[in-house]
Amino acid sequence: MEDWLKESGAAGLDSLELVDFPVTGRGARALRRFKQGERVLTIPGDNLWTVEHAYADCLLGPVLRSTQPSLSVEDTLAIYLLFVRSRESGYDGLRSHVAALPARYSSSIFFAEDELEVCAGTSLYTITKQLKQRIEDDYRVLVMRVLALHPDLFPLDKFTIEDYKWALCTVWSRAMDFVLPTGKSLRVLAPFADMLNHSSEVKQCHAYDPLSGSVSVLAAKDYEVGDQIFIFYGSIPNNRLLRLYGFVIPDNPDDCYDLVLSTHPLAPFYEKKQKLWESAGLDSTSTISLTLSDPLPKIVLRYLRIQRLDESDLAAIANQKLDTNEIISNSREVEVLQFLVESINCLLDSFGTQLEKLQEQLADGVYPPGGNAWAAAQVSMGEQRVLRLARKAAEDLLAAVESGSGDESSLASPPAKCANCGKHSVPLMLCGRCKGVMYCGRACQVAHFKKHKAACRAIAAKSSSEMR
Ligand SMILES: C[S@@+](CC[C@H](N)C(=O)[O-])C[C@H]1O[C@@H](n2cnc3c(N)ncnc32)[C@H](O)[C@@H]1O
Repeated sequence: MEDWLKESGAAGLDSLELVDFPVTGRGARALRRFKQGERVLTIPGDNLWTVEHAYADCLLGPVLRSTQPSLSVEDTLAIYLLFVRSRESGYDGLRSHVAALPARYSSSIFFAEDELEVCAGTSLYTITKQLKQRIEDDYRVLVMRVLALHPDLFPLDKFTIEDYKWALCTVWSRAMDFVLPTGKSLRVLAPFADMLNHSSEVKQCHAYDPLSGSVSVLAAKDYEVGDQIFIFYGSIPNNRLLRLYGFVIPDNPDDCYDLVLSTHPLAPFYEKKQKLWESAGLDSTSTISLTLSDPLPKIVLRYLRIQRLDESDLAAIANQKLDTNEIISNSREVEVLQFLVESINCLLDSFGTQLEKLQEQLADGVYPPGGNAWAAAQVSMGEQRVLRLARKAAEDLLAAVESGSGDESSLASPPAKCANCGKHSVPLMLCGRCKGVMYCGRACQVAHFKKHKAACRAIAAKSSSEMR
């Protein structure tokens, strides 16, 4: 691969060597000192894998052009990789790159059931399951739309679903994304530059030159002889790192929980609310990233406020008398926040193994460090940490709304409707313990208990500590 790259005019290869490093695996070692900002490596445009190159190929190009609608960028690059890998002659340069690629990957899509179970409850767990299914579906469609139509170019024994997964993982873990001055985005696989490992201690130091079409890596810091040269893949949480790159960073500061908020289309005033969600940049099903630095983004509350609007609120909004960026009313905000705390409690309860237990298991060496189950445990701990912070933020807001009204009766004046069935024009009784919600009868109180119990405990504890 290096000879092919040098012959095409690649610069910098003589100052680097590929070696195996602990933790990161194979990477590039500096054979000389580099000053911060100095160019480390340039890979010419002719050596890159891009959609444009795939379309320019004299055999693959006509097939891609005749496939309508066209394949996604990811599928085009995956098919291009498999196509080159399947050729017995020609494509020597690209084939030398393919030969240097890992034979297998450790993305969560390859985890055994028991390894994935370690992170049950995480968004990674759900997404990985969905993704496995989606890949199978996409593969079936790809066979029907492209592969089976050209058996001479795509022998199916070299384009199996396992090959397709390998090619997808190659793209996910090695392709670089750039935004061109035109605003268009470009996905590039750059041989040798794709051998550089990630460090969050450096910042973006790989660049695409739209004039020459080449990819360069600059030194993000000073390097001594023997140092590993790193690039920055981005601020990526462990749940994404494990799915796309097959590794995690313990105590990753970019960890997040992808909160999915959704509303049934038969819910009251759904269409009006849908418009309000859209004007807030949301949808009736919205996924919002909760992060360690912003565990409860304002947009979560906005979504929930819209979800709870009643007819008169909607009329007030139409007359611009209400704004869902703001608290609609103290009692409604209490309702929103109680629901949020209860929902986060349910999410936390759904984790297969709780944070403290995972910490204990890791300390006891239950999961061999660096293995799949260990990585899954890191993801679970990261997501639980974020969710706990989100719950704390919601509880703090709840306390502030309850006390901020300046009216001690606000707690004793919960929304005058049944917390379970929503009935309001009937006699209601207060929850005897927290006095924070009302029920139309014993049956509704019992039915609602599981949902309400955590918030009930929190409100009751708070009220009793306030009374002391
Ligand atoms: C672009 S490739 C880098 C070269 C790769 N190590 C190789 O042997 O081909 C990305 C892959 O390198 C590994 N990797 C990169 N940075 C890492 C890090 N900080 N910790 C652990 N593994 C890392 C992961 O397997 C990832 O999918």
